[in-house]
Amino acid sequence: MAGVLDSLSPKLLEDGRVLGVTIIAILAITILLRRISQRFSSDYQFWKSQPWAGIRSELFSGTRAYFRSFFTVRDMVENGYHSYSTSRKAFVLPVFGGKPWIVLPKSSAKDLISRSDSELSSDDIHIEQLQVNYTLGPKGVHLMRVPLQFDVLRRQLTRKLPLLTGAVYDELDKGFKQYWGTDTTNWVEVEAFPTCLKLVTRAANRVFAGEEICRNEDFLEHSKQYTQGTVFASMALRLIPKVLRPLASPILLLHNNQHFRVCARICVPVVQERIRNTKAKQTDESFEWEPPVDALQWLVEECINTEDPKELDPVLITRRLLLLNMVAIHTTSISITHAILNVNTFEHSEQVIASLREECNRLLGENNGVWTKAALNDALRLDSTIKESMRCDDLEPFSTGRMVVHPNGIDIETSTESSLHVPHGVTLCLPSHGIHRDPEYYYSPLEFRPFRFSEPREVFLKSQKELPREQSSASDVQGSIKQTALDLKTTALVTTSDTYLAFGHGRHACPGRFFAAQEMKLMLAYVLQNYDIEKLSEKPPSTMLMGTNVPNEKAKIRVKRRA
Ligand code: HEM
Repeated sequence: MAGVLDSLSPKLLEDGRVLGVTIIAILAITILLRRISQRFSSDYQFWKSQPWAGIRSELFSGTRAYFRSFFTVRDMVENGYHSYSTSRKAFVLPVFGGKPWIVLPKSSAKDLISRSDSELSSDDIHIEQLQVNYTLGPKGVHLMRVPLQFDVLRRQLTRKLPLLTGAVYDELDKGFKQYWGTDTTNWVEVEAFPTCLKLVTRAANRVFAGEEICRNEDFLEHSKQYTQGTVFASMALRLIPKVLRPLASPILLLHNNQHFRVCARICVPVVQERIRNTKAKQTDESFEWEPPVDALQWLVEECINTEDPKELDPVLITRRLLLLNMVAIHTTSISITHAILNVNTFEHSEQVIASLREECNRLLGENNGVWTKAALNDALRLDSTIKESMRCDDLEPFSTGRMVVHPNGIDIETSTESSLHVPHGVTLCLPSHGIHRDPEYYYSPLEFRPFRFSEPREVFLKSQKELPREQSSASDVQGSIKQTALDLKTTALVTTSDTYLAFGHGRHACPGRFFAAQEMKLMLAYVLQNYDIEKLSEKPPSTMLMGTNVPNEKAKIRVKRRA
């Protein structure tokens, strides 16, 4: 066997090298041709007239900035923010794998989020970024234009969160015991990010896909691979000229289609049974079956309500379920891993952990030892710690992306006195990374201060308790108390604003954030109450993948179950 391998290896290596060089050559020529064609495009004057971030005075400066953006887009946003955003000017951001984006100043936020979908679209960005017509099968665009899977988030998931808290906790309990262990005497080494990814996939799918699917290890693994494969394939496809994409996509998606088939094998029978039972229940109320409380069930009902038989294709419904996974899992697991690492590498971690544990114990004491939605709402310190971690370690350096879809372009306000005309097809966004670390909006912005958002709320609540009764019942005092309480509520994790953009802002702000916040708070509370984590001397450096701030895959932590 070894002999056969020995004789094959040099040839394989040689073939591999030739293939590698060919791919790189095709990519380089493609990118060069694209940049030349951009020079002669009708938008050229627009791009030329704008200030650019990341450009150095060197030969082929634009092309080199485009390549550099793969690793340094975050720094480019930061530099552009200081050079232009703070003076209320827009700037151009080179973005690897596509056209550049226009980064607007914060002063444009109000105008940006108030525009209708016929002027500025967020769907078109997802369709383009994910190359959905190739990566999501023949109905990829349909899945995004008729997003039944996302409608259930807005119509059902958030409303039903109180019913789901117990199920998510139950799944986290099982998952933590499996992935972090139950050893109360010895420290056990675990990989922080991969285990959080599994935990989030499992807990979220208890709510998305139900008990049966969420515990299937094959589903957990292949749905993860499917998401990662889709992101990778879409990035590669964007680098290839449009005419060649139909030829390249079957090769690029070979593995991904296999992952999809495994997920479909697991999900399709469950979906078929759900459709059968739901229809039977709709025709005969006495049919003995209780509809499960999960997103798959709401999705099936939503598909039946369309009265379009094509929507009842179980493979299509599986695709919708996997799309939910795609938007929900990595975002949440990256954010919660950062939070766990930030708490445990923070200079004053002992005091913070003690304070968080005190909050958890107090709230559980008031709620018969069970986490409920109401108890989680009162967990101000947990909420603030996660929010602060997401401010310091923002997932992406820009946010609230919208593509100009009005055929004549739009005039967008950059300040009260000036506006910018942006042509059709250009993508706009806000520099969240710069805003999140601007001392004008956050004192000591580079410091991780876990209770930054909860301290003012706790101080206010304490002052309310101490206010003499006759004073607190006066109507003008009550009015001002109500106003202060409302103002302070806007500092909650799920509240978006033009200075807190981790979940975007406006009509298209993340509709899953209420669920994500509940899941992350439960996870952090579970870790604090059930595990000790050996303090790390410093936070392992993150990996920056095209600006996405991914926790170090290899970073290990040592954990011990609390007795
Ligand atoms: C910590 C976790 C999460 C983060 C940081 C996050 C962040 C974001 C951001 C920045 C956007 C773009 C918003 C905008 O353009 O204004 C977004 C959109 C979206 N998110 Fe999340 N998200 C998270 C979790 C989730 C979860 C758990 C779900 C589903 C249950 C979800 C579903 C969606 C959907 C469907 C959209 C598209 C909304 C639209 O275009 O109208 N997200 N998310």
